Amino acid sequence: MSDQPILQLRGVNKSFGAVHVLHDVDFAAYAGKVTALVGDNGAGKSTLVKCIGGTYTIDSGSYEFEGTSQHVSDPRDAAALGVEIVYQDLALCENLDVVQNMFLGRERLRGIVLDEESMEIAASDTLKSLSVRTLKSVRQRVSSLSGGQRQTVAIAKAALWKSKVVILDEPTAALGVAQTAQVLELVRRLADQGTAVILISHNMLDVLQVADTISVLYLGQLAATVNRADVNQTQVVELITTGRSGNLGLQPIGTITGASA
Ligand SMILES: Nc1ncnc2c1ncn2[C@@H]1O[C@H](COP(=O)(O)OP(=O)(O)OP(=O)(O)O)[C@@H](O)[C@H]1O
Repeated sequence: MSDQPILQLRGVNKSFGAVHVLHDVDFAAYAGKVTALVGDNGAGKSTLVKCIGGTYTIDSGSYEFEGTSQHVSDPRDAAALGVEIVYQDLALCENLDVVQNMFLGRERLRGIVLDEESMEIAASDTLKSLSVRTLKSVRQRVSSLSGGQRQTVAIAKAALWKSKVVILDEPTAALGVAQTAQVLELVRRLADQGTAVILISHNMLDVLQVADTISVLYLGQLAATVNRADVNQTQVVELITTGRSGNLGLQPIGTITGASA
């Protein structure tokens, strides 16, 4: 695996009118790694992710993908690069089944009819490759699935489409203990397949369990990027709540520490 990030933002600023939300933010994601993006309410996580996903255009700074500078000003630009955001609402259609949801908008045709067989095989293969055992049938309607199963379908959809960077917005927020464990295992397997996973979460246990690297935003600035192995929960919470950690001996806000892949 490469030490070079697949996605690299440097010195990113974003304002809404007079409100300066992101201040010189550096952020990177690596193929095969889970990068957690954490921060208190209003720290700027959603804004940063929307800049990555093309919903917002950065005001200044650089956006590099696979080492090449990009101008991303539309979600289609990000999608063309292979960046997929799985939002909390999951954007699944209740009245369609798992296969139909995974292929929604990108259906396969055989002649002029839908190639149901090939789509079903591809969906099943993707779920198998991610060791998903929680779905009874890929022909189940989404309306009959649990929250964890729905999250699984949304993540598997990103895997099916070979997304290179998958951003997961609070994937376990609405889940119980067992389903949370299953979704975190899925997150890990997605990264193990070579995807760069960005995990937004307020749940420190989830973050510490699954992340390789943790980037902490504090009041729109990057407080630190740390390797999971170098920190404990207290230190991450301190970074989230104060923007610095005395225990880590980190420099003040804006410093990247130990962020090698
Ligand atoms: N469109 C906007 N116009 C003005 N201010 C905005 C806009 N979007 C976000 N902000 C402000 O930017 C700051 C960061 O918001 P953002 O939603 O990115 O934080 P967050 O870390 O995702 O928070 P949360 O964890 O609560 O979702 C907040 O102070 C918010 O009010």
